[in-house]
Amino acid sequence: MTERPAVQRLANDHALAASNPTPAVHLRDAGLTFGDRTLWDHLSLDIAPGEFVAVLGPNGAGKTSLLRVLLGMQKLTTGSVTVDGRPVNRGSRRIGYVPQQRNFDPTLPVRARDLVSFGVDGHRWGIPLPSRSRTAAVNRALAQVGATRYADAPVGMLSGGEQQRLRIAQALVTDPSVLLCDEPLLSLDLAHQQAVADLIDKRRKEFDTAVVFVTHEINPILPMVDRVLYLVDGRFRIGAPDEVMTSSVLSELYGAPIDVLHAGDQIVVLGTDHHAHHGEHDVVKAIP
Ligand SMILES: Nc1ncnc2c1ncn2[C@@H]1O[C@H](COP(=O)(O)OP(=O)(O)OP(=O)(O)O)[C@@H](O)[C@H]1O
Repeated sequence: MTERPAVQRLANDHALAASNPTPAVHLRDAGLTFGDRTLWDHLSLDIAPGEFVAVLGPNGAGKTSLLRVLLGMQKLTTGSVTVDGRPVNRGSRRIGYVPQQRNFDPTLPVRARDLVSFGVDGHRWGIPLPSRSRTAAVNRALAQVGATRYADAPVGMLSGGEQQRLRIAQALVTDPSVLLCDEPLLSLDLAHQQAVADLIDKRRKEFDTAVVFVTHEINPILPMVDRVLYLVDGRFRIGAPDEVMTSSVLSELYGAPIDVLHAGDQIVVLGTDHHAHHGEHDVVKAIP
């Protein structure tokens, strides 16, 4: 087969982009206020299919609230939001959600495959899938996260990393176009953090699933992040990691001096505990 000339390739790529203009997530002039506290406003953001967006910021900045808006669980105060070009609605199959990690009770009488199966229709409206399709979807999701081996084990007996794979399988079982992750690496060791992050990255590359990933720790996902949305006290910045994770941008956002160091392939953010938020000490490593 002959190689297409570059000009033709470019033209085709543009035609392809034009034929699929719908962003996976579209926020326009969005604002969220509770009482007299505005978490964020005038937030406009289009997330493309397959794009990986990390959402960072101190405790209480409104990261989880943003996910709740995308899940249809929280109404915007101002502005608009669509997912896949349609208004968000609670329980949509187009959205997969990996909640903050908590370990399951060791005595919970639920097998791994049952947990994944809850994601098929769980709280969702509509006609339930026939059982053969359900089993196939569950098996597919278990295989995608490499959890087939312990599919019939009680979830409470599995390790934190294994449980987290199952939460991802549960989120993927409806084949969503957007995957929302709320600190999915919390309390995992480095090897498991890497494995879970790689799984999510593989999914978005193979299926063009957009990823919105709330985290306090950017380093484990740095190689896969396309853009960062950094929220601080009603202010925000959106851009590539090397545009946002700089001393000047973070100092401006926090309204206080923040030093951002690049050490090898890691980002280290230094600030006071008050401003830096997640560390126990004055010097905080890798703030989000
Ligand atoms: N329904 C609500 N009514 C009133 N206040 C709320 C509501 N939901 C969230 N908040 C407040 O909004 C703020 C942001 O909460 P959110 O959970 O979005 O923060 P976050 O950035 O995810 O924080 P963390 O990093 O600690 O998880 C918090 O102060 C929270 O108490």
